[in-house]
Amino acid sequence: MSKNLKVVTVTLNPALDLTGSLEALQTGSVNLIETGSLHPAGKGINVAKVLAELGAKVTVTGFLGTNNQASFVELFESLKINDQFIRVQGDTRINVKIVEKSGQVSDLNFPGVIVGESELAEFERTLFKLSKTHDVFVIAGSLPQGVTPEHCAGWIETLNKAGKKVFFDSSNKALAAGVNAHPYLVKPNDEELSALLNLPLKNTDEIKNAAQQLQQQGCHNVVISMGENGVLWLNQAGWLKSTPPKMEVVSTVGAGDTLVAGLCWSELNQWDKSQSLSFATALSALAVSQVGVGVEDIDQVEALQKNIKITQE
Ligand SMILES: Nc1ncnc2c1ncn2[C@@H]1O[C@H](COP(=O)(O)OP(=O)(O)O)[C@@H](O)[C@H]1O
Ligand SMILES: O=P(O)(O)OC[C@H]1O[C@](O)(COP(=O)(O)O)[C@@H](O)[C@@H]1O
Repeated sequence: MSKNLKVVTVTLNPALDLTGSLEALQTGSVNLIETGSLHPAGKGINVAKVLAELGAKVTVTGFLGTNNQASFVELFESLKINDQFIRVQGDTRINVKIVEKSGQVSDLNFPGVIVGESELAEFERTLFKLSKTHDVFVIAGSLPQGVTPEHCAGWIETLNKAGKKVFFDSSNKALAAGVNAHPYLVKPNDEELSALLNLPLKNTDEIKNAAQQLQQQGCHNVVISMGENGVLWLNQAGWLKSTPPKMEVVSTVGAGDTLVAGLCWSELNQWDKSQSLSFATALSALAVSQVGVGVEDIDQVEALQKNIKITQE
C-alpha cells in the first residue's frame, strides 16, 4: 500500500520559532507583545509534523544544536517521528516572527549552528543509509554555515540516481544549485522565484514563464505558491491553478511548509494532480488560521477542499 512509503525530511537549519502577535509593529520603538509562543520549527520539521499528523511514517534528519534540543526531541517522541538528526555543539537558532493584526508578518531569521566537517560526513552517512530504506525525501530550508549549495545539489543528484523522489524547498543560492540537480518537485514562492531568476514577476503570465524555465532546467514538478492567490503547478501534464477562499489570517508562517507536506502526502497516496492540489491548498489555507503548523481537524481540511477552485491554465 502506497501509504507505507517512508519519508525522510531534511532540515539543515532548524529553528525555534518565537512568535509574537501585536496590533501593529512600530520599528525603532518599544513594542508590547500581546500573545507569544516558542515552538520547534524549521522547514523540514514543519513538513514532518504535518505528515506525521496525517498518518505518514516519517524520519527526520539534519543538524540540531545540543544546548536547546529538548522541545524538538519531545515533538519527535510525541508524534513517533524517527529522530536521525546529527547533533552539533551549540544552540539551534531562534527565529522571531512578529505577526500584526493586519496579517503582515516580519521574519527575523538568525544564522544557526556551525557545521563542521566530521558532522557533515556523519550526516552524509546517515542520509545514504536512509536512502536504502526510504522512498521520498523532502529537503527544505536554508543552509547553516558549513553546508554549501553544492553539497545540497550533490545530495539531490545522489538521491535521484538511487531512484528516490526529492521534494525541494529552499531559497537563494541553495535554490539555484538545487534546481540544477533536477529535483522531482520544487516549491518556491513567487518572491523566491523572482529572486532566483532576477526578474520582477508582476502577473500570472510572468510567473508562468518563469516556472517554465525551471521545468526546462529539469524539475519534473514546478509548484509556485502565491500566498492568498493560491498555487500554480506545472508538470508534463500541463498547468493547474488553485485558488483558496478568503481566510481569517492568524499567522502565515508555516503555510508553505504545510503546502509541501500536503503535496508529499498526496504523492504517498498516489492521488491525481487535481485532488493533490486541492488537498494541499486546503491544508495550507487552514494553516494560516493558526500559529505554527499542524492538522487540528482533518474534517475541516476536507470541507475546505470543496471550496478550493481548481482551473486549467
Ligand atoms: N492569506 C492566505 N489565505 C489563504 N491561503 C493562504 C494564505 N497565505 C498562504 N496561503 C496558502 O498557503 C500556501 C503557501 O503560502 P505562501 O505564503 O505562498 O508560501 P511561503 O510560506 O513558502 O511563503 C499558498 O499557496 C496558499 O495555498
Ligand atoms: O530555513 P529558512 O529558509 O531559514 O526558514 C526557516 C523558517 O521558515 C519556517 O519553516 C516557515 O516557513 P514557511 O512560512 O515558508 O512555511 C519557519 O518555521 C522557520 O523559522
